[in-house]
Amino acid sequence: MATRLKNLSDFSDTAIPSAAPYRFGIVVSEWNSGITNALYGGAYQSLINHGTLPDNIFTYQVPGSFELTAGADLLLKNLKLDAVICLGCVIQGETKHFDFICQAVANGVSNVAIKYSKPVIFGVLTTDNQQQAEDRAGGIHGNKGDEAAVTAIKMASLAEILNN
Ligand SMILES: Nc1c(NC[C@H](O)[C@H](O)[C@H](O)CO)[nH]c(=O)[nH]c1=O
Ligand SMILES: CC(=O)[C@@H](O)COP(=O)(O)O
Repeated sequence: MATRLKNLSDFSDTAIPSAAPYRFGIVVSEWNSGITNALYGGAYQSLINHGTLPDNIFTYQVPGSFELTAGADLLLKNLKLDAVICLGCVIQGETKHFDFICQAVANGVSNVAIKYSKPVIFGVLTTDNQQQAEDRAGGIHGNKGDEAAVTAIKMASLAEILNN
């Protein structure tokens, strides 16, 4: 569904499990930090609002969205986690670099999820311009960080059910 038809932060709380049992990693890209910091704030607060203990949130920064894949891999390799949230913002420039980064991160985080059989959430904005990013990082279309956190909670709960 196109974002313009759905607010990224609009969820029915009744459909979201308690996050109290789970441990979450969050990897945040430093590129476009004004946007990614807002995404992080939304994700962190959403995890807390749904019961996550602050001590069960493990946050690390990476230089750019391209490094989110390696960051997620390092977290799952070295920490006991129930899910990893990857947060970034890629904004179209003059060249095809945008396309390569976006595709690499999307494919990369999917591969890490499969490698570790753990949910790895693609919380990366891929926008034409700054305004579209601002609109989705706490603006008129909500906050993709909220969406990513709720997705992580739901997937951690699903994994717990199916793995037991
Ligand atoms: N242009 C953006 C980048 N570029 C940097 C890459 O992500 C990467 O760090 C570099 O290619 C070295 O490997 N990153 C973003 O997150 N957002 C951008 O708009
Ligand atoms: C998406 C990017 O990497 C971007 O900053 C690169 O800009 P450009 O394509 O103009 O070099």
